[in-house]
Amino acid sequence: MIIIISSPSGVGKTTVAKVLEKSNFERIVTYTSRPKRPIETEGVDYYFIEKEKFNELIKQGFFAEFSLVHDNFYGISKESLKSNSKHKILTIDVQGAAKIKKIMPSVVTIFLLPPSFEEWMKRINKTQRNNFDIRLKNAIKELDEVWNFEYAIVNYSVEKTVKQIQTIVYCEEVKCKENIKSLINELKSNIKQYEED
Ligand SMILES: Nc1ncnc2c1ncn2[C@@H]1O[C@H](COP(=O)(O)OP(=O)(O)OP(=O)(O)O)[C@@H](O)[C@H]1O
Repeated sequence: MIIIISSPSGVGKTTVAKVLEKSNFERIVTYTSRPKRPIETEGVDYYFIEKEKFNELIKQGFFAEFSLVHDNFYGISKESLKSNSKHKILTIDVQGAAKIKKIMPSVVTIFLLPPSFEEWMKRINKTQRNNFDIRLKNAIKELDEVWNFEYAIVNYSVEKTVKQIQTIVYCEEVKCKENIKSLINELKSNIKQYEED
């Protein structure tokens, strides 16, 4: 199962995803053409690649989704969205989430909200992100997109948010979906066989 966690900047999606990674979740690492910051690690925070290489990969159809933000490319490889034994977590901006949901309707989308404006500003300030004003301006549009998500979690504490996401996954796993069809058919044919014997 792929779980998308989206939020405006500074609400806490990266922090929450890193905690989930310690249990049975694999964090999808995305690609960027922006330079690596000193605190970032290649292959953990992003795969950092040159712009030329990024263009080449676009032409090869390597990305499921990509976007150009402030002159830097960000993208998700098709390979990383393939299913394996682990649940996957993708932290992505609100617009990216909408694009992925369109091409992969089975993804589960979660929107994180801050508990209050004051608490949110404290968190943003802690990370000392650039383009603070632009991030806040974008957040107005992003907040309106919450209605297109399946779940909305107010990120009061990381521990509680992680528990809520785990609960969502448990519930999603037992939803009536395609994967029970073969079991239902098998049970029905066993009943028929039993009746005939
Ligand atoms: N529930 C929480 N309670 C208190 N602090 C939190 C909580 N969640 C995250 N934080 C803190 O808020 C700050 C921003 O978190 P984080 O970097 O995870 O946000 P983000 O949504 O990934 O932001 P961006 O989109 O800009 O990368 C960090 O300092 C983090 O430790």
